[in-house]
Amino acid sequence: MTSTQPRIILLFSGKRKSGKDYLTDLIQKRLTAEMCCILRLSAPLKQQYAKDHSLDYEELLGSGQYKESYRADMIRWGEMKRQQDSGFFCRLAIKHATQPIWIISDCRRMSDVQWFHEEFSDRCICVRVEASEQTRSQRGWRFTTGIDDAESECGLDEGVKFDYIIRNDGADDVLEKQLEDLLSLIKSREDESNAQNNIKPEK
Ligand SMILES: Nc1ncnc2c1ncn2[C@@H]1O[C@H](COP(=O)(O)OP(=O)(O)O)[C@@H](O)[C@H]1O
Ligand SMILES: C[C@@](O)(CCOP(=O)(O)OP(=O)(O)O)CC(=O)O
Repeated sequence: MTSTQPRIILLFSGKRKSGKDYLTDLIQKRLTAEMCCILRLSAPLKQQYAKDHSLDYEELLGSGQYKESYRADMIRWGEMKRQQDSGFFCRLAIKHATQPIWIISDCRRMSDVQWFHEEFSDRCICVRVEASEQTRSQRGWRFTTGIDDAESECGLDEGVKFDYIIRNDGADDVLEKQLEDLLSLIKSREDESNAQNNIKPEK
């Protein structure tokens, strides 16, 4: 298991090309890599899938057509693994995490969210990234039957109480205000956690 327990876990979700990677990179920079790590549930999935199928793992981590051409079969394989063990990819993703703040950048299923809430009940912040279909299309998204109408993209459309929703349609000033609000929420949750554990807040 992990060598340290996290103080805060940000559970990010959002549709393809909504900006999950873009925003989590921005947030990690604000929090610094010393304090915050980005963990992807899809990373261990892609690593094993690439090994099993003699594919390029780095290309699967990318954002090009290579990944898209294997997405459907990766989804199929990933869901089979989750049916056997819903926490399989969650445990692998956090295995080497040491920073106090974790960003899980790609939650897709209720089982992902439920696993983290069960393991780290009082430390999770659920964040939804939203962008219009027009914006997503401008970023290269095209609706794909069997992908965009399936659990991988729709599994968290209902039934989740998000702590924060980021509208990411491109207006930098609107985004900046939302990032500041989210960082304030993170700080307040940390202070609450510290108070509960009698830890003096950092200056
Ligand atoms: N607010 C933004 N401003 C500029 N480019 C953005 C913004 N949000 C997303 N992008 C760009 O849109 C594309 C998709 O974003 P990405 O974070 O990869 O989406 P996701 O991880 O949700 O599929 C990337 O090229 C990214 O750099
Ligand atoms: C099989 C996947 O894990 C592939 C996810 O790949 P990315 O996380 O790269 O996807 P986006 O960034 O949203 O485009 C999806 C799943 O249902 O597990």
